[in-house]
Amino acid sequence: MASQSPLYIGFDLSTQQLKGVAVNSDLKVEYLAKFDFDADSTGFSIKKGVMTNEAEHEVFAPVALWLQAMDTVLESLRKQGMDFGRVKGISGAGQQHGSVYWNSDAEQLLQGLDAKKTLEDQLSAAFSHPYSPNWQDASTQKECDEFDAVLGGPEQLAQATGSKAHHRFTGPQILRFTRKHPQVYEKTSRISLVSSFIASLFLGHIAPFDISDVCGMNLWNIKQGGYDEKILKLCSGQFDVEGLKNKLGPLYEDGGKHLGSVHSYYRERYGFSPDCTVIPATGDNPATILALPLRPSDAMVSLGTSTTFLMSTPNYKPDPATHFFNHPTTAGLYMFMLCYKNGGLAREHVRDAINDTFQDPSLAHSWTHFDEKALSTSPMGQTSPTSPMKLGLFFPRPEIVPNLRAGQWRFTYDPTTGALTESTASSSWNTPHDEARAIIESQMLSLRLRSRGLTHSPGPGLPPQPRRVYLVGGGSKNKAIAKIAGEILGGVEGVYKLDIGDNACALGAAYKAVWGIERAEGQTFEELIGQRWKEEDFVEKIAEGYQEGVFELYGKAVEGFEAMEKRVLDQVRAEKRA
Ligand SMILES: Nc1ncnc2c1ncn2[C@@H]1O[C@H](COP(=O)(O)OP(=O)(O)O)[C@@H](O)[C@H]1O
Ligand SMILES: O=C(CO)[C@@H](O)[C@H](O)COP(=O)(O)O
Repeated sequence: MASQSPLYIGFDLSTQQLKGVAVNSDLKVEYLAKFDFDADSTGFSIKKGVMTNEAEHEVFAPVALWLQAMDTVLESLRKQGMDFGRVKGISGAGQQHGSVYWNSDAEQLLQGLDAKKTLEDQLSAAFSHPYSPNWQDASTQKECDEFDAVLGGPEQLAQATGSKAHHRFTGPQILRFTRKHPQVYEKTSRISLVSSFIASLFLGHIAPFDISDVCGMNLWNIKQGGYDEKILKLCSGQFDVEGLKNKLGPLYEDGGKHLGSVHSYYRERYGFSPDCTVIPATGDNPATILALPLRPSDAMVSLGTSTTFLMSTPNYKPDPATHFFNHPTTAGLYMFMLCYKNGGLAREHVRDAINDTFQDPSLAHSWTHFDEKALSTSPMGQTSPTSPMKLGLFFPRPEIVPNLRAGQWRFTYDPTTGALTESTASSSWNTPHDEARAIIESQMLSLRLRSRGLTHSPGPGLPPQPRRVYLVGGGSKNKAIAKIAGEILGGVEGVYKLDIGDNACALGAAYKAVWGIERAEGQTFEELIGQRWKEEDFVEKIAEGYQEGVFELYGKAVEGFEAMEKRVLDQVRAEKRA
């Protein structure tokens, strides 16, 4: 009977919301529930899902908020009439790098969950520290310098762990935690990532890290397939390294491993079946590449709070400017990633500045004028083929790529002479209107610049570019962004969006659960999902990709963009020295 057919839930615990998506064995979405942290939570002083301590560049989120969100999402699925008895597998996607600090009561509290009470009521006491450092945190420069030095330099750290040291990576965050909260660290019995935190809630005990998400810590030696002892020693600070290993716990290579049955709490409270199994939850970016059978020639751009550029590749070519992770399901494959802090929120700043010029409060949160300005401005703001290009950097928060302080810079660039001239807000630029197109171009040019080593020519006479560009995340709803993304990044087959585009990571997590439970012996994720994937039902072409002429024009703009970044980096270094 169709109604008895299995369901698989994927949870996505990202920066600004928790989502739960239930799919069936044919990969079709049957239920979807969402909890928006700012709009739907009670009792937390958060903005855009996080709290900040500007003085120390700290960004963090209250863990109890996520418990409230999980209670509400499960309740919402129940209200929609979902039969939890059909759920055979649960997995999740967590915002990457965030760490959850459990106290010594945690295991007992998790095991003893009482079905009559909420998770928030029962587990708020399970943490030695009530907050999880957020990926936007920039408080760990000192620790990053130590991490970068520990194996000889950032190149060596990137070779070993897939990334040089980054403020948000969990290893530097833990080291800072040992220094800022030494007593709390001592009282911490286990540390979870946001992904393993989700799995822990459903297992009723603390779950192991996931083989892909562990690569977001700067602790895991990807080539050796184990924690790097030298780095662990550094990370444990004044404390002993064995203690840190115990806090981190074990890890399994298999991304489809059956971690155990769902805890009786969920059976009694929601009617889950005893044979519902928990599959390791992964990071939100690794989960995103599982939302479709991604080929090595395809690229995904996730337009969430962060902007990320993702590719699946068999080639491990780490570099301090990029990230490599283990693939979440398939040994021998890796995930290549670029991650920008100034993604969705930076675009919102420009949107709001444009809306403010209309002095109409009903425009709040509307993208209409932003889109109209972006589409009515010509590529690079050129008024004629020989006029200067407008180039800018829009960083309301300190950026990751390049590692640059918050700020806004505007330039004009003459592609024939290479002349690059800094502009003030009022000279040459019509602010904020010119900035709608300029911010999208700036973000996409940075992606093209940094991914060009990974793209190949898709056919005779065609320049290197992705075969397809898939847009996911909240910004994938935006057709103006899609059009400009296609013009700059190319994509010989075009720019696509998933049918449920801004729920891609929850969907990828649900597919991971399908694979974990239904795979045949030795069947890869790509084989199983590839067989069940219905292209015509699941993706939609939303913009042209490669367009001869305009792609080449943006090729010239990439050169100007690279020069502009270098100029700004030099200026900021000089400022620091002065
Ligand atoms: N129509 C739109 N055009 C552009 N951006 C949008 C649109 N709708 C939502 N967004 C952006 O999506 C972002 C949220 O994306 P989402 O993937 O849901 O976030 P996260 O996973 O980081 O919590 C918001 O910051 C907002 O800027
Ligand atoms: O830090 C990273 C990746 O390294 C971010 O991409 C986080 O994983 C949060 O993502 P979103 O909430 O924007 O989806």
